[in-house]
Amino acid sequence: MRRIGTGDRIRALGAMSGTSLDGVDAAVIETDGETVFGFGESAYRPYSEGERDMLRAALGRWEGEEVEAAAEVVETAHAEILSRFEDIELIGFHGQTFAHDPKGRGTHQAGSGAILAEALGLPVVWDFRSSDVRFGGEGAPLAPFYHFALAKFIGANAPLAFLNLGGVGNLTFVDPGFARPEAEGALLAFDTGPANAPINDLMQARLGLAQDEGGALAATGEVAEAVVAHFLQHPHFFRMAPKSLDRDAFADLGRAVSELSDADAAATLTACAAASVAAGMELCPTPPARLLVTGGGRHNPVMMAMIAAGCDCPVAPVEDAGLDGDMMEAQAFAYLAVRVARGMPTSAPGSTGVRAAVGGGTLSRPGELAVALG
Ligand SMILES: Nc1ncnc2c1ncn2[C@@H]1O[C@H](COP(=O)(O)OP(=O)(O)OP(=O)(O)O)[C@@H](O)[C@H]1O
Ligand SMILES: CC(=O)N[C@H]1[C@@H]2OC[C@@H](O2)[C@@H](O)[C@@H]1O[C@H](C)C(=O)O
Repeated sequence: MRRIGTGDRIRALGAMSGTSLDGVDAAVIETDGETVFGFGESAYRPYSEGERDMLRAALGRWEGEEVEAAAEVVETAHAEILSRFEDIELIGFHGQTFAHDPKGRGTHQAGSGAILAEALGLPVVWDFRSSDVRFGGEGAPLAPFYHFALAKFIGANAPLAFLNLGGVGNLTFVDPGFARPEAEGALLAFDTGPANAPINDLMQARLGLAQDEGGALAATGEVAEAVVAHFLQHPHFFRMAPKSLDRDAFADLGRAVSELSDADAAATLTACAAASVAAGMELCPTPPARLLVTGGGRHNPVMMAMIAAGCDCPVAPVEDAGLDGDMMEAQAFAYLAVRVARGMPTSAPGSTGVRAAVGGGTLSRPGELAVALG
């Protein structure tokens, strides 16, 4: 791989397999790890039902047969989708989080970047979160440095916020007036709370469906306000930012709606996701000019309307700013991979609570695994 300097347009490919367990997103961006110059092709590879069951079986586990089998599913799916791209110089591979306990056992993303480097014949940056956790950080969210670059890309001249509605929600406050993302005050980021994961789990358990398409079920239900009020008493909402969450940190929420009808349960879980965003907006150091929403939840009009009702600023999908909300996280790991290759930081006290700006990620080159095993 060539040495990367400021102004070099590297075609980097990023891949993300998120907490909602729907599939793998992959996207190309052109960047030097500082500036985003442009975007390239993208692709999506859904997990089959059988694969998803294997991933679900590994949730909350750190090791063992289930995790090993699931890691193989992750590697195979990634090798398949990533091999479709051409003229790639570097890959950023997030892997699949099964367990996240930054103040305890750590964080673990399944899937080996070394195996992928071998399979694809390309350098792969992976294990993005461990070193942040080692230095006292939450290990998540990591997209904020990319959000900072995007704020510059879209020419923002006032503080704004990005909200990702994946399985879990995360929010990044960006002040584009700063030159670098690691500058104190440039970023404040944190996980807002559960977003789509509890809704998906409900739909799966009660109706055998993967998601509440278009929020159609929630739209016909009534919100159980007492459940939402109780939900907001969770310790997460009393913690300072930065803070992060395990996918199943709110497992009780499923039980809290167990007596409700399908529609009321869907409406209530959707309202909980929106209430966590409203609580998160209160943590922004200054009111952002707008809230740009990325991730699958922006396709749910019921969730979007509830979020807009709880915010004091305009709320819009990132497409309004010319960005791609389905691929932003995959792009983020392409961006972060280039930063890792350049030895630049990928998180800072404002984004993960890490003690000082730190670069996360391991770079594996093709051939290394053969040498290690030989
Ligand atoms: N048309 C839709 N209607 C309702 N919900 C949708 C729709 N499209 C996507 N979603 C929700 O968004 C989820 C996928 O979101 P996304 O791909 O952003 O999550 P992820 O990347 O897996 O999660 P994370 O950001 O937590 O890692 C789906 O599982 C579903 O719950
Ligand atoms: C530990 C982990 O995988 N966290 C994910 C998860 O999914 C959303 C939210 O929780 C966020 O903190 C993070 O992903 C995004 C891509 C991030 O690191 O920015």
